[in-house]
Amino acid sequence: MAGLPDSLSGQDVGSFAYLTIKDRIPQILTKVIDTLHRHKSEFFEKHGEKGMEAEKKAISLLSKLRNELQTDKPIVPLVEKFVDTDIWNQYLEYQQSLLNESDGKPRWFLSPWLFVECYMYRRIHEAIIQSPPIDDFDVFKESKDQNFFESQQSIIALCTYLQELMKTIEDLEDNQLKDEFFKVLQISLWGNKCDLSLSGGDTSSQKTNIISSLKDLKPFILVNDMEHLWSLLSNCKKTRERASITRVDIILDNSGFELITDLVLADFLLSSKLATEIHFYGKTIPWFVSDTTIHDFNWLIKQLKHSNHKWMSKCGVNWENHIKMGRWVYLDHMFWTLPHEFSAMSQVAPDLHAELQKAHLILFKGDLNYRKLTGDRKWEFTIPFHQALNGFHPAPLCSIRTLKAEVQVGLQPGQAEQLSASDPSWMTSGKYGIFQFDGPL
Ligand SMILES: O=P(O)(O)OC[C@H]1O[C@](O)(CO)[C@@H](O)[C@@H]1O
Ligand SMILES: [Mn+2]
Repeated sequence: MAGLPDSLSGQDVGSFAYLTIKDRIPQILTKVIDTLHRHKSEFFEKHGEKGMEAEKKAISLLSKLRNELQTDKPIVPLVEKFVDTDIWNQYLEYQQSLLNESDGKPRWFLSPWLFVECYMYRRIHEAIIQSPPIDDFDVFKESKDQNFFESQQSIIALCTYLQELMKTIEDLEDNQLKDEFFKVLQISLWGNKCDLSLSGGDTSSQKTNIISSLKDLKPFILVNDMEHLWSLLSNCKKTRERASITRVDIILDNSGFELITDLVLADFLLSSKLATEIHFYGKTIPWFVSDTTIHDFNWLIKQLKHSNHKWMSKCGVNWENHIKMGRWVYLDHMFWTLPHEFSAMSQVAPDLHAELQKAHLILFKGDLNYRKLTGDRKWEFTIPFHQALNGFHPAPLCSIRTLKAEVQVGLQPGQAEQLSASDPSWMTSGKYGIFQFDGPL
């Protein structure tokens, strides 16, 4: 669309996008290949010779993909029929149409970073679904689970904290409730530090007690619209009729520790009566290494439920109950694993857009969601968030994200310049975070 800034892209040599395509993505592909190798005997035990052949096939497809990427070959259409194949290929054509030079073809280092990075994960999925009988293998499952196990101590601390809080939550004064709300929000924010794609798929678990760090981390919150979230939800609570609902939708990001922090937030929203219903959205296919699928979601709740730790298992039991009673609803939609920015949602996935419109508040977790909210463009730092959303306003919304990509809007004049001078990697280290709200106040 005319008038929008350029997309972040690997064309900008030395940029984070460039370095991601050059180094981080091939590293992730190599890890995926290695994971398949390591599961060879498991495939054999499960499927016999057919499993071994499938492993070979998937590896050869992935090696080809890595070669295409490293030699900056044109982006080729998807070939395997799947629910989203046509939409992906149409989007590829659209990208082609934007390059109006005569022989211009979308390529890894030329095209928008958001597009090629999403495409890479979609091609990994294609390699797997082209290799039955191992076509339901999640190449990232192992590292997601590892993140969960390595974060045990922090998870125990969070579950204990939540269960202690539950005991008194009904008696809290408004200002105390607000303090607790701000705490669980910040827990969910810093939970986003732990994704696995930023570390090239290496472990990135939470080993310290996040609750005791909140105060020290506060100065790293660059945009802090928590007050707006409180006004909105406490207002809903006050004005809500007996039988009516307040629905908060959470667009999930990473599994493992981050998912725990999101579920703690979701449980708090119900217990505090700030919300009566939570809808979670996850990914339909393995995505950006650590993103949550329905299998991860169910697996994690089961792990908690069967834990030996009293408060961990209490959380697991309660959360399973929320799901059974329909207070928590898990949904997925293929749109979340398409390359489109969210401003295209009403066109590309009108059903999802209509669904989100029913929420009182939508929380978008994580960096990738922020990139899709803002179109992953070279916006000026002081441009209002509302403007960068480019018409995407299904309901009041808030991005809860640590910065891991070179896009940030809605800052104060001079704020970005100051940060660049004091900490050159402020946009990509995951050290800084935002609560950025858009909606009527
Ligand atoms: O899990 P999150 O917070 O969406 O982060 C994923 C981020 O990590 C990266 O994959 C690093 O390349 C970014 O591209 C992406 O925005
Ligand atoms: Mn993620």
